[in-house]
Amino acid sequence: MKNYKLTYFDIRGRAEISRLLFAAAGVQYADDRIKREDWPALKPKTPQGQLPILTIDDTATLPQSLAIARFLAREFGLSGKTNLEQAQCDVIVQTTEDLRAEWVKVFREPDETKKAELQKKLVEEIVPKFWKIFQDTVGSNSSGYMVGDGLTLGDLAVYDVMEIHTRDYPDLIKNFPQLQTHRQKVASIPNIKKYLENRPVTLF
Ligand SMILES: N[C@@H](CCC(=O)N[C@@H](CS)C(=O)NCC(=O)O)C(=O)O
Repeated sequence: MKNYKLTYFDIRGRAEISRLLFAAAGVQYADDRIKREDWPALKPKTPQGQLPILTIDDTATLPQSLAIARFLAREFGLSGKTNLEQAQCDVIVQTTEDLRAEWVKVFREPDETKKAELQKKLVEEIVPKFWKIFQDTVGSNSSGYMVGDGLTLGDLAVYDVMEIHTRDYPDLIKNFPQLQTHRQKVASIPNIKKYLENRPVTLF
């Protein structure tokens, strides 16, 4: 068994997809949540000056959240069973990243008026557009999962990227019943349920 350490800030953010993968696989790891004030000293020691990073057996360190997630998904048999399923997972993961980028744009906007406009567009247009893509994907698969006949990185990526908006705009999901069913399916997998019940509560 490899020794994994996932280092990130004390938020879900870009590390949560990997935490969900560890949880789903039931694999132990060090969930290293650093304090903001410790970041300047650590930053120059990381491969790309950003978090998250994954350290494996104290010998290799991977940056880039989605490279980490894909690596872990392959390690744990959650990356899709065939080359095509893996590509379908990649499509979903990349789409979740596009949605995250839209959210980050709003989050980083310094002008309050512009921020409010962007926020409105995000909730009324952008999030529903992406959720429809996710719903169409799961709706076209009789297994109830995003890809193939079992849980993959694709399901966890969608679950993760939807968390902020389902929390902040709880009515939105009512228009996406199949996506709601998918969320419940993922959240009720015993290992994931246990993780969700016990994880640190953070804003993002
Ligand atoms: N593409 C990178 C982006 C990583 C990133 O933006 N990390 C932020 C936190 S979410 C960070 O390390 N910020 C501190 C800094 O850049 O000094 C990934 O997906 O891992």
